[in-house]
Amino acid sequence: MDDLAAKKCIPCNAKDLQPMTEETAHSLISKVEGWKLLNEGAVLKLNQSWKVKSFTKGLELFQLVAEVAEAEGHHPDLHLVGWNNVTIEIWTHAVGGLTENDFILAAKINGLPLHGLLRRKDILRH
Ligand SMILES: C[C@H](O)[C@H](O)[C@H]1CNC2=NC(N)=NC(=O)C2=N1
Repeated sequence: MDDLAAKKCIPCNAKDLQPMTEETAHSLISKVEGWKLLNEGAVLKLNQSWKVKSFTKGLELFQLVAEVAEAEGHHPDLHLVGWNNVTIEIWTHAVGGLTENDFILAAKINGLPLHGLLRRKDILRH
């Protein structure tokens, strides 16, 4: 699990794929900077929010994320709310929780050139 960004997601419909425990998720969260662990109705998810410069920049961010998601065959939940608030949630729908795929996708999103799309104040955080 060391260089998450260099790994490939495995198909989520693999028979033996199981959601990780909350304990494991807590031990891995520091490997994906900026991502938080959420527990929504007993379903663990990775979550990160950004403020973008404009609605259109939000859609550009989604496009960059979509290219990674399609390449990996692993897809996040994308939210663009109140014109410039982007939130991405990542979890493995097929298992109802987190798998290594989610951490791989989060690490790859962290490698995207998002700076030009984000509000100045937000860039300080990223
Ligand atoms: C066969 C293929 O792996 C599945 O349909 C994928 C597609 N992308 C997916 N993405 C996410 N986040 N969870 C899934 O369970 C999922 N299933």
